[in-house]
Amino acid sequence: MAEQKYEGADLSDLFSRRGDSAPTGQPSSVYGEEQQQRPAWMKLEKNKLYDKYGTKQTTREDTRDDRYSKYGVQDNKRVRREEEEEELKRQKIDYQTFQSRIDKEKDINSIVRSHYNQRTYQSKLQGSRTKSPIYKLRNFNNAIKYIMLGNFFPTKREAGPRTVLDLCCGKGGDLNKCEFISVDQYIGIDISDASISEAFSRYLQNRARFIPQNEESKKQRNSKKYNFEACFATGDCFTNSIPEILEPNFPGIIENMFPVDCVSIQFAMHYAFETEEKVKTLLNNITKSLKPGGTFVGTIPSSDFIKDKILKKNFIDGETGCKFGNKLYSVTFEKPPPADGIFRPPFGNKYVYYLKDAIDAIPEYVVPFEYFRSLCEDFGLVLKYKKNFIDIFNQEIPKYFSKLNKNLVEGMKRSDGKYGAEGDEKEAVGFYIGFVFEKLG
Ligand SMILES: C[S@@+](CC[C@H](N)C(=O)[O-])C[C@H]1O[C@@H](n2cnc3c(N)ncnc32)[C@H](O)[C@@H]1O
Repeated sequence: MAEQKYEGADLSDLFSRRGDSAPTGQPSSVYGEEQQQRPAWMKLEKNKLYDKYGTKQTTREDTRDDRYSKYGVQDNKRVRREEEEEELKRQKIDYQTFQSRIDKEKDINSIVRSHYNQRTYQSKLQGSRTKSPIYKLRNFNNAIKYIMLGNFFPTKREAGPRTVLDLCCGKGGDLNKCEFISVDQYIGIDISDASISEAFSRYLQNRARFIPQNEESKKQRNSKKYNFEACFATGDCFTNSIPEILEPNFPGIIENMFPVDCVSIQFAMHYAFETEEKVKTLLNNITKSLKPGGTFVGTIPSSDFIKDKILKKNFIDGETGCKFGNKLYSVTFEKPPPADGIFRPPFGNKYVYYLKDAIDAIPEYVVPFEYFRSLCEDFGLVLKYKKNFIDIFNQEIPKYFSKLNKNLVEGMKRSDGKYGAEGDEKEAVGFYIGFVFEKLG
């Protein structure tokens, strides 16, 4: 297919296997972008790569073979042996708090990759997770992700498998959640190769022996096992297109498994806000991967929370006014943030985030939510839901109490016997919001 052929043409049909119409709304950026005749994602050069996106309706039968579950299969025995050795080491120690050693002079990708690689190795040697100083906070955050995916994984509207694309999936911490919402197929991508390898071995250890073949047997899913197919790939989803990341390892995957029902990106999108190009590449990946009506579900630090801290001058470094937080977490700007709490331009507003025993002073970038929302509209994604973690928990937990794992619920018990976050933990989780966008179509 000659690329020049489509210059100046209406590209909307080429990019969509269902002929979904392009979003028509004008950009509503608070930063006053120029008027655009076409949605932003159609203007990106990289779109040409998406010509590969399939035109065939995927059916469950199409994807029955196991070729997408192959990542690292050869290494499986070695992974097991390493895990046995690590389990032995783990039994010998009580609990070691995580601290990474990284060269902070490197670019953000190298810092992030190196941090999460080290985190993956060290977490295996840390001892029982219940002894972590952020054990309750982790449970709280996991509960929020169960709620978000539980509420916003689209209900089944057509025959065929239901698929989640988990961008920046880390060590596969959301595999259980995908079983909880009964997905049929899962694709995980992360820039950290150690995390991807860990996610894959976690999947293999818990995979149901016989993955259900039809609707009838799917009703008998074994909830303690993963009854879905999964594949994992290492890649930078803020720089490369999804086909570029997946096709080399899984030829034909784009045609067979895409578009997907849900794209999930948890606790990671703030790394993309280093540059406009990264965010646009990410949004292009998301919108091109989703079915019309599909959902984009994520969790990020709240720009409203940051603004509130700035306006109230709620800093912990006195006159300098660059740092807020408490004993569990902190946010440190390189220079004093804007006094009105509005970051201009909306990209590259760096701060260093610290979370005890988890994130060791890694650079992140402010995600000005209103700007992000208007950008999403340009990419055909409309906002359905946005709430602070504390509000999500308070409003949704009654519905989820009986559905969630007992250890998870017990791991959120407060000193007053109620459930949820308190004290420093409450402020640390209140730093985040959950959001959902729906792909127009
Ligand atoms: C805080 S962890 C979250 C992991 C997982 N989503 C979860 O909720 O448990 C952030 C993850 O983003 C990944 N990440 C950061 N930048 C990335 C990029 N450009 N492409 C893919 N993954 C990236 C990191 O390697 C890390 O695993």
